[in-house]
Amino acid sequence: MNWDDESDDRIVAAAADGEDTAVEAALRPKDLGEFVGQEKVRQQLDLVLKAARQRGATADHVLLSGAPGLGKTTLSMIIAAEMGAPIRITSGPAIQHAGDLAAILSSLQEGEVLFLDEIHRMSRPAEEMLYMAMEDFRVDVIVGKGPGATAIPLELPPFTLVGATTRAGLLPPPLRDRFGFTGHMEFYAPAELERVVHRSAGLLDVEIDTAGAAEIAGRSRGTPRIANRLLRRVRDYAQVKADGVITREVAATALQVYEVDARGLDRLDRAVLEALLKLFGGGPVGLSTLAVAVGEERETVEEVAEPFLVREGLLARTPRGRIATPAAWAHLGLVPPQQGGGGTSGQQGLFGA
Ligand SMILES: Nc1ncnc2c1ncn2[C@@H]1O[C@H](COP(=O)(O)OP(=O)(O)OP(=O)(O)O)[C@@H](O)[C@H]1O
Repeated sequence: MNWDDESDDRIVAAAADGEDTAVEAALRPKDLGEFVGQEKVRQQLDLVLKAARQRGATADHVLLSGAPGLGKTTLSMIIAAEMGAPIRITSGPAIQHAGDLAAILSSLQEGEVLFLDEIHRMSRPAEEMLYMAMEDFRVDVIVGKGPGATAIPLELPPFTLVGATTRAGLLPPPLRDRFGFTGHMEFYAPAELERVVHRSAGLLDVEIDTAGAAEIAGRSRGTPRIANRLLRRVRDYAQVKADGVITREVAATALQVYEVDARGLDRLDRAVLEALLKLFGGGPVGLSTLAVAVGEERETVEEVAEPFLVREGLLARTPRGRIATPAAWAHLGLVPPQQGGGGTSGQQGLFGA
């Protein structure tokens, strides 16, 4: 299986796949009240937007940073809705020339929200044009080439730029400084994801009990997009194999079918952990050796599997190589060699609690 494009294959991928895109529109919270969690960002944004509304002004530019699937697009739509403004959605990779950006900026209406996803992936010239547009609501359109080229200034209506990035650290400081408000989106707590699951189940018209929602939430890697995707797969299972109602047992059995374990690890994550524990006694082992052992590319192990394993405190990256933590041994039901001698005994169900 090719894991390189995360979104293609993994049920626990944080990036959107084709089916997500279609369903997500229906599941998006429409206002700040419906938006679950992210209390700090929500409160701060609420103030920014209320104040702008009271002044009858366009809201300040907003930068949202955080991992994929945490609700940056959703929040940008909510900002537009709260301001009663239309929204235009585009992304950094789609703006490769300054002219692309000039065309978008010059067609904005007054007060419009421009959502620029993956803003860190814009081209340099476009980025420089954006500086002036954000600060002075003006761009210089260059006409002609070489010594005869002239800059024609173009006034823009006031607008709100909402930039989204997974890598705030990659933004050049002049761009970062031009945002009036920066909100950092955190991974969601299980109780918050439970609320997301309940809300989505209601919208999808699926019956689910509290324990069923908790089971899905616990396997969703802190990410609402994954919670919604797992819910849809569990709904399929409940419909085909059970009476349509999602209970803890139905959710756990369904997700076992999809190889998502109690902590949200999938087959690749577990293969990496198992190799680290069973073949290398918990490490330290070099990344390349570990990748060969699981039959994957180095980059796949490093970029696709490891970030979540590190975040979960199951694996650590050290200068001497990768090492497993005591929690990794416990999660796979294995005994560390120093304590138990065998290292691979006592394996229990990987899908257990
Ligand atoms: N706080 C939330 N409450 C309820 N649902 C949410 C919340 N955040 C996100 N979702 C749901 O998760 C899905 C993904 O959210 P969204 O597209 O906004 O994420 P994103 O951060 O923009 O992802 P990407 O960076 O990949 O574009 C949507 O279906 C949305 O409804």
